[in-house]
Amino acid sequence: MADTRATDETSDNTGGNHSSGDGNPESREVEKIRDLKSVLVTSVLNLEELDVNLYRGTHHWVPRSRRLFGGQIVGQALVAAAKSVGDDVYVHSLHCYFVRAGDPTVAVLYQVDHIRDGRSFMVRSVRAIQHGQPILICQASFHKLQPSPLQHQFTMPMVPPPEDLLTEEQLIHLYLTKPNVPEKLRQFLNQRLANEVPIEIKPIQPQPSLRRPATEPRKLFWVRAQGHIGEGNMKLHCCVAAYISDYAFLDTAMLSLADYKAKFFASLDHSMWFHTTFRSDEWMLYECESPWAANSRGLVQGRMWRRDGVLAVSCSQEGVFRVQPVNHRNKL
Ligand SMILES: CCCCCCCC/C=C\CCCCCCCC(=O)SCCNC(=O)CCNC(=O)[C@H](O)C(C)(C)COP(=O)(O)OP(=O)(O)OC[C@H]1O[C@@H](n2cnc3c(N)ncnc32)[C@H](O)[C@@H]1OP(=O)(O)O
Repeated sequence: MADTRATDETSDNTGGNHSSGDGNPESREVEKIRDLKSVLVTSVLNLEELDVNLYRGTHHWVPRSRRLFGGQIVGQALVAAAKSVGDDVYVHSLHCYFVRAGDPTVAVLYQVDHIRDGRSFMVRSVRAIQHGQPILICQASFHKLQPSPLQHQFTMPMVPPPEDLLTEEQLIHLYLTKPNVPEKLRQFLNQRLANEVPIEIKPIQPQPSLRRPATEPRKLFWVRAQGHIGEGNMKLHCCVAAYISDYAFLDTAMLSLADYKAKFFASLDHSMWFHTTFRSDEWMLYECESPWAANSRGLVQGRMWRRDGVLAVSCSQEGVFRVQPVNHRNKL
């Protein structure tokens, strides 16, 4: 996992410095947490080597669905794949199918196959296994740095900087101080606070309510790994981004539908393209949109922007949604 790449010839078309620190001081409590090494690095993405090309991963945070978080499985699969390539190649894309629900009561094994070592590209296939059966199949491709004059990117949307916004946690605390918060909503928000997900989020347009109007299926938020990771290990930052990319992504497809809730939803696949260097423990703008949903499925596409305007990562995912109308008597 060692990688000391410090510069990237394809990246700074806006001339910025992606490691720029936060401007305004944050609260002491938050800073204390930020000083601690990210649990993603110390635990979640720290795989145990069992044999040649065989690793074991453990869980940190499990969603309420009690099926394993897809981002964790993708992140761990990428860690396993990255262990089998040298320090001179970098993951540029991965493509995964979630074929079975992950069981949170047992560990996950990761079996890496060397598909091809070419002159510039190396391809690996990883199977995540529980109870002797695959829960995820993942193909990851690695590439040597090959500078080229062919360069372009979209422009980052204009949004307020993270220093001007509250974290999801702060928003919930603020909301809970209001009088007359309906009991069901209070329970829902308290559950969100109890979440030990090692990610920080600052929504651009917060909506702390269960009852929301149908909107354009698009959302923007600043996101980063909780805790410190540090510069210098690009492979690790890509694995952390894989974890982060799945967290608040799929629900974008539900934004176009009010008065319904998903009684069952799960991601079917997940693809990522890594364009340049970035720090997953620094704020990145995650732009998520859903161009299509029908037939109990929805497609979501995402772009992660470094705060200096450089497009760092693109993602896409399809999910299955079994929806039902919300009970109007209990509606909040
Ligand atoms: C601004 C920001 C603010 C913050 C916002 C934060 C929001 C986020 C908050 C919190 C985060 C929460 C975390 C996010 C999670 C992200 C997504 C994941 O990680 S999901 C995990 C990875 N993916 C998988 O685990 C799939 C693994 N694959 C599978 O399980 C299978 O392959 C599957 C289900 C995809 C297909 O398998 P089959 O074909 O056997 O399944 P079938 O038949 O479709 O059944 C599925 C369910 O649908 C029902 N079903 C089937 N047909 C139905 C029908 N016609 N009508 C209604 N229901 C039906 C079934 O009864 C079943 O439900 P029954 O599990 O039994 O409860």
